[in-house]
Amino acid sequence: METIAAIATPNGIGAISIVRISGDNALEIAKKLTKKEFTPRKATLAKVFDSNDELIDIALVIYFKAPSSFTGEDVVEFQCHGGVVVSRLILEEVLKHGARLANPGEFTKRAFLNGKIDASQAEAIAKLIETRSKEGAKLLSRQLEGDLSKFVDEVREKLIEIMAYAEVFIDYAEEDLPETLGSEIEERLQKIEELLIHTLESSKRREALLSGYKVAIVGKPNVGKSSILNALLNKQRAIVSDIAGTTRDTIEEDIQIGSHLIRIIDTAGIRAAKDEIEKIGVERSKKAIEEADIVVGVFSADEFTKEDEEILELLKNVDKEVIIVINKVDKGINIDLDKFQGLKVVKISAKKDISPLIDELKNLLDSFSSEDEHILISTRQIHAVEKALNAINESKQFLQTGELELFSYQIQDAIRAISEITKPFEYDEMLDKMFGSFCVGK
Ligand SMILES: Nc1nc2c(c(=O)[nH]1)N(C=O)[C@@H](CNc1ccc(C(=O)N[C@@H](CCC(=O)O)C(=O)O)cc1)CN2
Ligand SMILES: Nc1nc2c(ncn2[C@@H]2O[C@H](COP(=O)(O)OP(=O)(O)OP(=O)(O)O)[C@@H](O)[C@H]2O)c(=O)[nH]1
Ligand SMILES: [K+]
Ligand SMILES: [Mg+2]
Repeated sequence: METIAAIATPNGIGAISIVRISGDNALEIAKKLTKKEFTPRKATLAKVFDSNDELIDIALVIYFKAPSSFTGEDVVEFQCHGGVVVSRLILEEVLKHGARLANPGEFTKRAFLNGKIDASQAEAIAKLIETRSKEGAKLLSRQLEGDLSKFVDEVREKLIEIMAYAEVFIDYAEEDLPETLGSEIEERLQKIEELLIHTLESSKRREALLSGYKVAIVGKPNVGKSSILNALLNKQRAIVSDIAGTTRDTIEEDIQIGSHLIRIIDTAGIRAAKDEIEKIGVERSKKAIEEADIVVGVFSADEFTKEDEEILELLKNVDKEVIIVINKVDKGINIDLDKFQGLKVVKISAKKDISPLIDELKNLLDSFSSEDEHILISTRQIHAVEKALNAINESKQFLQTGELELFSYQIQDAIRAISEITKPFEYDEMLDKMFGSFCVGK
């Protein structure tokens, strides 16, 4: 394998930068730059020189001897002083000695090709780097540890058992087949189907765990939506005024609530719009409700009008989590709270204290992520499970007709499909797609 190199740390000012080299010449290049010998896995302080014998840096150098490294190849890391220059100078020297610049994700790709990690683990690494959600990071580190790989192995083994069991009877004449054979196999298949469907559904439900749950703040004009956004963000992000119709477009911001990442969306007040621009804003508000995972419906404690009535009706009919916020309670409550019966209601003052809203959001988000299990994190993984489910479904007809050979083929298809999660076989294209989205140096 060609020797590859890259700066593994972000391009910016920081205490330390890392230049990483992987491949057959990694050690030799390190020796040339430092005139030193290295013991595997021992951090060694070394002077690093350029080709004119001028000192570039005094760095910590670590040699990982193949196959005991991240990539499975010889790896050398130069952990040098930070900033953008030193690591670039070292990288240039490394390239002069015959290494080439690594492509995005190429280190991880090699780890995969050398059997250090499987495809699900590689995907977990990619997402782990990207995610801004602590909850998501926990889940991804479990997938990196092999959570999903284990699940795939279990399903595969169960399918293999079924196939083996069916194959015993392939050469039997139809009249000699045990009476209960079909129902026995079907029962076992059923269990696997349920398991796969459950995984699919919980993955779709919890997709937002990685990207951030969307929370839309809606209500008629002037109830204090933007004030609530600002209070949640702890800054004056949106314009607040006593003029109805102040917010004209949706405003989106990410915030952390407990260990959850949410994307909070402030919207234009919903009413019969007075002009064309406001009309567009109101349409966007309705769209925000559609796209949200949680809708925060805001009402003012001092009045409940026809417009509120309509919005409340709208909220009662949306098929997602709704939190009713009674805002401005610092002015006293002059509305009939019975109207909100059966809904989750919190009373706050955007001016004084919004903690009841934060607590309620936190509760809700906790309940979303309480299922402590693996999920599918890419469309590639989801497709694999869907393909397996299709094949299992197809197989059933052959069970009924006693065509065990055809049944067995279908189960083999299902096994192949589920195995793709960890060991894809449509190689090149898939690999390009999977690793192409990584950053350089990973
Ligand atoms: N400096 C540094 N930090 C890093 C990485 C790295 O490459 N360099 N990683 C890179 O993403 C992650 C750690 N991942 C790693 C995974 C395996 C091995 C490794 O040497 N594996 C050997 C030995 C295993 C052992 O001793 O238990 C092996 O698998 O054989 C190293 C790092 C995060 N932190
Ligand atoms: N007393 C009191 N006034 C509040 C409270 N929250 C908001 N207000 C006031 O209500 C008015 C409207 O607040 P906004 O945050 O602009 O309301 P909005 O719902 O975003 O309004 P639009 O963007 O026009 O739809 C402003 O004068 C705020 O200062 C509160 O908790 N108590
Ligand atoms: K306003
Ligand atoms: Mg507003």
